[in-house]
Amino acid sequence: RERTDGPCGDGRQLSKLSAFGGPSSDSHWLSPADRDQLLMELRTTGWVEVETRDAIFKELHFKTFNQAFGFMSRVALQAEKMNHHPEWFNVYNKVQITLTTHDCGGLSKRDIKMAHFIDKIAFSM
Ligand SMILES: C[C@H](O)[C@H](O)[C@H]1CNC2=NC(N)=NC(=O)C2=N1
Repeated sequence: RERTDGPCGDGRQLSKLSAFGGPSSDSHWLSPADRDQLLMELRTTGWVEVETRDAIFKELHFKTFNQAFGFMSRVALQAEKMNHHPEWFNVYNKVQITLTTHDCGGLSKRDIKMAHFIDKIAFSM
């Protein structure tokens, strides 16, 4: 997967930024080490890596449709706040979520942040 310029980061950009004490926090780019660590942690809460693309997936089950839709409403507000939107499918009390960063052509820090938020909300319901 080719890294693109801009917030998703690339080798050149990071080496430039590292002159100023490491990649900027704005960059969405996930270093391989961070990526492995964070994915390992997300697996413990039910996230899995998608085989066919650089994305993570989780299926959540709620007691009722109301609860599922209430969860989706809260995540939707966060998606707008972050300008980072899930790919999701809902049928009754089930919500299937896929996270990836289209602008980066794969996983970025935003996907990790959104996955953490999703887990926090789901566990609080
Ligand atoms: C134009 C708009 O800012 C972009 O399309 C944003 C919107 N939400 C997004 N969501 C996700 N998952 N990936 C993106 O690259 C993305 N980009």
